[in-house]
Amino acid sequence: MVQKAEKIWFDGELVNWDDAQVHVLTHTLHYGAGVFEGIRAYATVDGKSAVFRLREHVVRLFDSAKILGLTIPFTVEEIHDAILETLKVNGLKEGYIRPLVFIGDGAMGVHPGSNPIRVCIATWPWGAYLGEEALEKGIRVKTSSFNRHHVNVMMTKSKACGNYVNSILAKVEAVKDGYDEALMLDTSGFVSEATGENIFIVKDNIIKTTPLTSVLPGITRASLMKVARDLGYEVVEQLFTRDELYIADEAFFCGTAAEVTPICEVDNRVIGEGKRGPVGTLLQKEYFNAVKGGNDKYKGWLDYYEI
Ligand SMILES: Cc1[nH+]cc(COP(=O)(O)O)c(CN[C@@H](CCC(=O)O)C(=O)O)c1O
Repeated sequence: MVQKAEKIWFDGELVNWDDAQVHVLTHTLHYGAGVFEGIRAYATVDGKSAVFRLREHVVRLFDSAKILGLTIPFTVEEIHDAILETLKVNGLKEGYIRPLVFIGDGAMGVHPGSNPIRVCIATWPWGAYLGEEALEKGIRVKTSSFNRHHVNVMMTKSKACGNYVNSILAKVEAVKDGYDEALMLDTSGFVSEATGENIFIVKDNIIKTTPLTSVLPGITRASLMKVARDLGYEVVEQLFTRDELYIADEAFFCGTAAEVTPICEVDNRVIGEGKRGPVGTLLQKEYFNAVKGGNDKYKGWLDYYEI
């Protein structure tokens, strides 16, 4: 259950958490054409708090909306500032931030007509997405019976609400079968991503990730590619197959919620030593150092605020 905060920013106003309600004929509730973001704020080493790559996330929210043809009735700056305001009014030194843009109620039917475009921003404390142990011990993964979207069926560069029915089907199937997460292949059979994360594999110290074909352009993915290259690693964006993953030395998922989560097993095949490997350990350490303001090189990725 989400731990409630006091206020939610809703269409430009801060309202009480329980008052942030919509009508059951809200268009996006029925047809899924809405977009959202997942962003994290962290307590930093110098006592302040900071949101990680806030601007990139807000820009992606606007890009997602543009792809779906939704016009957000606020500017990037207004949403950027509203996110910081919502964190502060809720006294959250660290936590998860969920902006959502959706089509309100009015006309029904597939065409959204002139229904209003609404925006809300919720914030709440959210620990390790896949469990505290997962960050260290890694997780067990199953290749899903569901493919990731064909790139001309759902718009995969848009973090669109409706895209996540695909994620839900895969995640529920994997968990019911006793696994922690689902790995999804694209419609050509190459590895795509997980239900809420991008994926990296490591082989002979070369780090590989899926190109931006069927996947969400993850901000954690981009950050880890930069950090890995700064550490001197070769990082390639290249399609790879599930059996290349099976014989990798290491593999890990990444995302705002999942942070950097090692994969210890896929389809009952142990990956590498079956635990967090040296490269994953280093990147996870550097990632957490960066988000908490411990590395001057990446302080430009932080929007600081104080409670
Ligand atoms: C499909 C998908 N792929 C990759 C990522 C990683 O993107 P980024 O966060 O920019 O590095 C996410 C984020 N998933 C968000 C939603 C999780 C949820 O369960 O809700 C998140 O990590 O916040 C995805 O949903």
